[in-house]
Order: sequence, then C-alpha cells, then structure tokens
Amino acid sequence: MSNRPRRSVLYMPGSNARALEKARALPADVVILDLEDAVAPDAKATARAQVAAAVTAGGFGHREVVARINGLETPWGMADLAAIAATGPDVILIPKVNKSDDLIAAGRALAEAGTPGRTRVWAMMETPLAMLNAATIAAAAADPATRLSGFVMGTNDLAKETGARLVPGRAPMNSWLMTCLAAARAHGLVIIDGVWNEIADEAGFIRECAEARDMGFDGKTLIHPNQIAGCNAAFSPAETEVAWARKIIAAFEQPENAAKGALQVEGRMVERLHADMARRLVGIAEAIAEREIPAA
Ligand SMILES: CC(C)(COP(=O)(O)OP(=O)(O)OC[C@H]1O[C@@H](n2cnc3c(N)ncnc32)[C@H](O)[C@@H]1OP(=O)(O)O)[C@@H](O)C(=O)NCCC(=O)NCCSC(=O)C[C@H](O)C(=O)O
Ligand SMILES: [Mg+2]
Repeated sequence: MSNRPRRSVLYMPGSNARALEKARALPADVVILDLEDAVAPDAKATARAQVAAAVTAGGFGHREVVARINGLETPWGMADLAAIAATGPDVILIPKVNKSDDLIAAGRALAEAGTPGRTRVWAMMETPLAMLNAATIAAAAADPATRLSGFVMGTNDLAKETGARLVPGRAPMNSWLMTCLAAARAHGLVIIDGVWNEIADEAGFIRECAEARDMGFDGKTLIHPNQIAGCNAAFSPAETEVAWARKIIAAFEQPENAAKGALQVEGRMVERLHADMARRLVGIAEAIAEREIPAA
C-alpha cells in the first residue's frame, strides 16, 4: 500500500467552471472532476470540454486529479472517454461498475483512445451487483490492461438501488462497506468511502469520517469545500499515534530484540506486524507533514 495521502477526495461538477478553478487551491488530497451524476444532460458537452481543458492546463499541484466519466453504455460515455483519456488525468473513475468484464471493456476502450500508461482506473462501487461481485471486480487488478488501482463507494446510488437508508452509523450498509474494503485490500487497491450529503450537519459528518477511518478506508469522498478540513483531520494520524508508532519501530531496532518476534513496550505486547503497521503510519504522517509545509 502506498503512503500517498488520500484523506479528502472532493467531487465537483465539471459544468461548474468556478469550482474547477477553485480546486487548484483547495486543501483536498484528491479532486474528482465529475461528468456523471453532478452534471445535467444538457450540460454534459460543456462539462466534458471544461474538464478536458482543466486537466490539460494542470496546475493542481500535489492534488491527484480524477475524472469521472459517464458509463460507457450511456449516450455520453464514449465521447467522454475520447475527450478525457488523452489528456492524461491521474485516474479515470468508471461509474456503476457491475462486474469485472466492465473493467476489461473499459481498459480496452482506454487503450484504443490513446490513454497514457500512467493513468489508472478506479471503480465506483455503487450497485447491488457490484456488492455481490466485489471480490471478482477487485481481482481484475491482476490484469494490467484494466489499470484498476482503486474503489470509491457510491452510497447514494446504493441507497437508491437497494432501498437501504443512509442513517447515522450506516448499519444497513456496513456489511457492503466492509466487503468492498476486504476485496480492495486483498488486491492492494485504494478504497475511499462515500459522501455525507448533509452539508450543514458538521458533527454528523465528523462522526462518519471517524467511523470510516476506523473501518480502514483511506479517505472519504466530499461534496463541499467546507468538509475538507474536518476530513483531513479525521484521517491524519494523531501525534500520540505517531509517537507510539515510533516507539514500536525503535524497540524492534534494538540489537537485543533483533531475533525476537514479540516484545513488551510500555505494558503492551507488540509483534513485528505492529512494526509494519507503525512504519506505514509514520510514512503517511511524514507525507502529510511534507504536504503541509507552506511554500517558501
Ligand atoms: C452541493 C452544492 C450544489 C452546493 O453549492 P452551493 O450552494 O453553490 O454552495 P456554496 O454557496 O456553499 O459554495 C461556496 C463556494 O464553494 C464553491 N463550491 C461549492 N461546492 C464546491 C465543490 N464541490 N468543489 C469546489 N468548489 C465548490 C462554490 O463555487 C462557492 O465558491 P465562491 O463562488 O468562491 O464562493 C455544491 O457544493 C456541489 O455541486 N457539490 C458537488 C456535488 C457533486 O459533485 N455531486 C456528485 C457526487 S455525489 C455522489 O452521488 C457520489 C456517488 O456517485 C454516489 O452514488 O454516492
Ligand atoms: Mg453514484
């Protein structure tokens, strides 16, 4: 797993030129320039041209740039692909993936459209079939032609398609969230949680960020700039966690512990797997700290 921070992942409608411009300065780790559900049918062509121009112009700094296209079976999907793929965003996000064959077809279309090799694919996990097929969809990452490197949960579409309600604590969705998480991790994929729609309910949002972090998500998708700071804070390792991780690493580096598999540190049992986890946590904390140094 990479240490690249992907705490805050902000959607913005590709039709909203002001939002696309603002994205270059907002403190989000990832920006998703959307051509799909945030864009009305009449605005699809304008949004496509604006997103292609924005990706080509660049200027997003450390932010990972994701373009979400319309499904390839929709009237707009192939035109989106033709316009966006060659501009080389970091990631192309494919909505409403149902099965691994969808990613194989998308990979083929991306290759035909001349997509640069560095552009990866993330899959929206947001249909009942995707929940049933999560393991085989994630396993498609073994085929390099799919370019698959991440999952994004689409909890709004899941609610629509299943009837499950979006309630605090998300009991109706927890088994799907954790199934997708396990599938993603089994195949080394990034996984980002769904959105919190209640922009005005900050306390509820912060609670859901903490839940998502504890479940193991890399970050959370967002719909409004006001959600970025709280999300970044929730997904950043706390100072106490970093200090504890450094103690575990240091303990295993002591010459007298070189041959030991388990140790006691400050009254707690730690194993080498905890040292691995500690190194990852410190790596993420350092990557975040580097990102947050103000430019000279
Ligand atoms: C929800 C919104 C429509 C609200 O917009 P608005 O009422 O204009 O908000 P504000 O007046 O509070 O905006 C203040 C300023 O911030 C800029 N802004 C707002 N939202 C964004 C954004 N997402 N990215 C960048 N900048 C943003 C405004 O332009 C204002 O700027 P300024 O003029 O300088 O003051 C709007 O927030 C919005 O469109 N959000 C994104 C909606 C979206 O992308 N939805 C699709 C993804 S959600 C989803 O369904 C995921 C998945 O598929 C699933 O199924 O679950
Ligand atoms: Mg959706």
